[in-house]
Amino acid sequence: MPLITLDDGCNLSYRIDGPADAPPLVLSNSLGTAMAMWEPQMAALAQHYRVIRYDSRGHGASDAPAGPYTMERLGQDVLGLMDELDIYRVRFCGLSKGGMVAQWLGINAGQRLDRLVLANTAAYMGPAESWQGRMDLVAAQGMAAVTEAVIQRWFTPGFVAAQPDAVDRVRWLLLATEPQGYVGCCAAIRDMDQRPQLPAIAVPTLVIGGTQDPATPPEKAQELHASIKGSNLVMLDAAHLSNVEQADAFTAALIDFLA
Ligand SMILES: O=C(O)CC1=CCC(=O)O1
Repeated sequence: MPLITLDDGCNLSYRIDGPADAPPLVLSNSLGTAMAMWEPQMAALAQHYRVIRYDSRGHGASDAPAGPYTMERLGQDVLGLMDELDIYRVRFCGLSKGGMVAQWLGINAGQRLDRLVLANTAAYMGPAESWQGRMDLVAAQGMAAVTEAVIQRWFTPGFVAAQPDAVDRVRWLLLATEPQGYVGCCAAIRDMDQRPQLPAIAVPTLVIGGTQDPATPPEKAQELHASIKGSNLVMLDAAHLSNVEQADAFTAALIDFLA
């Protein structure tokens, strides 16, 4: 996979699929996954878009420098990638942590965006103590100490029983994540409160929520929708990783909105 080197020396891994002359679409992964989390959407999206996926700092094949990271740093990473690829404006879709990066871009770099999708995410995800507890646990014991609890929040019990292979693919992404990178990103979430800035988002925005999402519950999606003028809201019958659990409905909502 190609790499770019960012302004602070961190190498970021990315991949491009789809026609070179199609409109660019950037996809941003959740905490503890990598660009592979978007596999269920790729066949459809690559027919319409030049899809740019990247492993966020601390994840996948990107570097995992010592943290703490900030949401601003994670947002600047995207702008650095776009600059390196010589792309000024993109459509941008992020899920969970990727959606937090999407909010940061909408607030601070709206001129670089055509459309924004905020999936299963929140502007604030406190309390800080619970993030600190998770960070301490992963720093001491590694990713295996949190993986099964995360899986329980990310998928409904029915989906875990019906689609064990799909769940396993995500489990392996979690277990393969560099603990230092995971902890660095947890700090960015711990220290984040983008609620006061949400009304500054003026880019056409779609909010996607999961009716059974215990990590970013439906109220979080409602809050984003209510704070971003003119935004659309789609609720899917899923837990947190709605792009995997309701892959077809998620893809359809995305294609419908991005067109
Ligand atoms: O891991 C979780 O509990 C949920 C989550 C927060 C940010 C993210 O990407 O996933």
